[in-house]
Amino acid sequence: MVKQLTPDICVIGGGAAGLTVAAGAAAFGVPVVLVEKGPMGGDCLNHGCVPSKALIAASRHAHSIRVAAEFGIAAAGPVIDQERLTARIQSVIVGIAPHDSVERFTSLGVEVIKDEACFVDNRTIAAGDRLIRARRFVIATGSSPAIPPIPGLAETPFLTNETLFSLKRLPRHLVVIGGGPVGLEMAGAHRRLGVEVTVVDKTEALSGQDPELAAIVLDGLRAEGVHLHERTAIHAVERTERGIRLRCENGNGPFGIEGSDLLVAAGRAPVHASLGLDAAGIRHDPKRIEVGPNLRTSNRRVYAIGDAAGGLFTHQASYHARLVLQQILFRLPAREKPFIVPRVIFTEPELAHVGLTEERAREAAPGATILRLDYSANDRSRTDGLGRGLIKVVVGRRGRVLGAAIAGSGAGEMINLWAFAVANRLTLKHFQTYVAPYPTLSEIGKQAAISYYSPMARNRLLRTVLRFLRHFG
Ligand SMILES: Cc1cc2nc3c(=O)[nH]c(=O)nc-3n(C[C@H](O)[C@H](O)[C@H](O)COP(=O)(O)OP(=O)(O)OC[C@H]3O[C@@H](n4cnc5c(N)ncnc54)[C@H](O)[C@@H]3O)c2cc1C
Ligand SMILES: NC(=O)c1ccc[n+]([C@@H]2O[C@H](COP(=O)([O-])OP(=O)(O)OC[C@H]3O[C@@H](n4cnc5c(N)ncnc54)[C@H](O)[C@@H]3O)[C@@H](O)[C@H]2O)c1
Repeated sequence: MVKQLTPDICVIGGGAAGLTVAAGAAAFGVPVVLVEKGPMGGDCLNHGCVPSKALIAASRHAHSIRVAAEFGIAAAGPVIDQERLTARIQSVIVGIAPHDSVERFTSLGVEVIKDEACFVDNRTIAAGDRLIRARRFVIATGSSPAIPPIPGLAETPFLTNETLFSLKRLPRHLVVIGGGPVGLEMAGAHRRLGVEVTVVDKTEALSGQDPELAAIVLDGLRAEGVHLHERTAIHAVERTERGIRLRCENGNGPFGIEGSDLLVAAGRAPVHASLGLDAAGIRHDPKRIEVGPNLRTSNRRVYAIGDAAGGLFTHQASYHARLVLQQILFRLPAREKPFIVPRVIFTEPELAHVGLTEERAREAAPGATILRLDYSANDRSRTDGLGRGLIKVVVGRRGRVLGAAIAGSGAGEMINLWAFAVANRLTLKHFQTYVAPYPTLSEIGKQAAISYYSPMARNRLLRTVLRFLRHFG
């Protein structure tokens, strides 16, 4: 028999976005139903951030052993035990899973339904044997790997982020389609585990990032032995006896790439095909569900958030969730400010960014100053033997921090301070007045502030005042 539910809020999808809405609503005692068809925690926990960062952590250990001699430590080369490596990745997921589990959400007061949701009209969804008629709906159905229409790909075995982290053997030669965050994070990590790695991208790798900083990251990956083919078309993919073969072409003509395994990391596609969006009058296209700056869809009862609405990161999914809660629970207006959302690519070196880029600043903030600080000016970078690194800070009128971008070790941690500054409209004066512990990489912020205000030391009027004050003993 069909059971009818009438909560205030119905959330579809139990990933970062949906869980944040459900937990927030339940915390205020608002009746909320969460529908999730797969494992709780979504992509980030099960196939994304968590396993990829656990793999990167393992690769960092392998790399430390390899470079130990530079620090005067003799060590034999690393031996990779793939079974234990995979088991550790899975154990990290298992360790975090209770936080996102049905049990925890039920104890918070959320009614969790483990089934697939589909709109049947503009204010009702069906999920298994339930019909849910809610005051508001939040679509948080995420994204899945986009598979490019390359001839032969569908007939060739390939990996995606959904299968890579449970591999029982280490690839001999991993060929990666896509030089974006997924492709390059995985390329760098596998290379450090001793795998031969080739990345192919039809455009520039890391396109859309600050080109100067992207070049530092790509040079770092190449220096560790990642083969990178940019502006390269893939005409066909085929299975061979020893693995896979790609038929490619770039400015120098056609060529082939052979490898043992193929990873497709060519972008994401939103998961909304079977959601019945048309029945609910929700406008959408293959790339995203259409939303306004307040994340509301063309159906005023329905919001879409996270990757389903074109989001790119877990922290952006949680940010979307907060904006939607603000509107549904408190009836307060909310608007997404994309410029306060930082982005980090966890390659080595890392690439992090928040706010205006140097390029955007030329149009959006003419007259902005670009401060540049090299890691070599930072003592901690030297003690730890970090490679190349560069930070750029975009500074507007009266020293306002409009953006920052960092390529180098620890960039992902360092960007926190700049994200705080951008979101709170701070100026470099705030960086001058606080005391930064020595020696830390984050001191670079202070160094930036000093470099911004140092021309003041040559100010003639100020110098005259100082000369005058000296007369008073
Ligand atoms: C390899 C990789 C590494 C990443 N690393 C990072 C990182 O380091 N940092 C970062 O910020 N971001 C990272 N991301 C991006 C991040 O994973 C996503 O931005 C985030 O998971 C989006 O959360 P979401 O809740 O919108 O969607 P998801 O986590 O995808 O959750 C959507 C949920 O909806 C469910 N669902 C879908 N359709 C239905 C339906 N009809 N009925 C019921 N349930 C449904 C799905 O089963 C899923 O559980 C990474 C992504 C990948 C692929
Ligand atoms: N650290 C992080 O926050 C993190 C890490 C990984 C992924 N993510 C998120 O996951 C999402 C997916 O990342 P991604 O790297 O898969 O996607 P992406 O869209 O960022 O990059 C995909 C790359 O694949 C290339 N490509 C597409 N089709 C191709 C083809 N036919 N042949 C060759 N190259 C092709 C594109 O030119 C592009 O450079 C992004 O939104 C990203 O923000 C975030």
